[in-house]
Amino acid sequence: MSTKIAPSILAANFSILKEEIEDVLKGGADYIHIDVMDGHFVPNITIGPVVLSSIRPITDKTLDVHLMIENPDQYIQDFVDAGADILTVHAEACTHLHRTIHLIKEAGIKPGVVINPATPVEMIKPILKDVDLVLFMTVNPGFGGQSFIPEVLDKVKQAAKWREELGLSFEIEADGGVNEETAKQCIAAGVDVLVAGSAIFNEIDRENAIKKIRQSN
Ligand SMILES: O=C(CO)[C@@H](O)[C@H](O)COP(=O)(O)O
Repeated sequence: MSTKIAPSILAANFSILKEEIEDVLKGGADYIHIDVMDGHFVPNITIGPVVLSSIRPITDKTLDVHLMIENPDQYIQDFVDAGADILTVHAEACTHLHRTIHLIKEAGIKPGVVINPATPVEMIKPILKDVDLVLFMTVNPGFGGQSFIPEVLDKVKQAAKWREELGLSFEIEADGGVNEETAKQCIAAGVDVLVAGSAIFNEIDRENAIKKIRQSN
């Protein structure tokens, strides 16, 4: 199956956000990746459910919402009501990860778990059977335009191995510093969904940028 591409709107021009999203959809985006930051869990503040609800009518494609926030349980219903299809929470931000993942499931959408580059993959092994997506941060979360951290690929390989051994079907996603070159390494390690911000939105021809990342294996 071909690798999915999820443009991260963090790198889009927010003054013309609808046009930016339509442009990457026309260019072949599979998911739209939406970064929610609270200025506490990460040192940056971005968007919340209000903006998500104005993105929802633009497309039926998957809205992949990455919560980089403290106390995610408190906001799950808001993001579900606003139209998220996948809601991904940080293992590092959840005191009771199992409860949070099941709250998302019970709210009727797909739960995902994400870990930072320095977090051991063993931390999420017990929750793998409950999630639809495992997101590996290949930069420290908070900002676009950072350099890819290649050591994360060993964790991707381990998760792909566990998926096979345990007969599970979650998708493996990588996010941060993804470009034509690093996409190749991600795909070889077992990544199914590549999140890319600058490598897509900083290009004039988004269709070509998406094609180059997707076909980099
Ligand atoms: O979640 C994040 C950053 O915290 C990412 O989604 C970035 O938005 C990816 O940007 P690039 O590294 O592709 O520019």
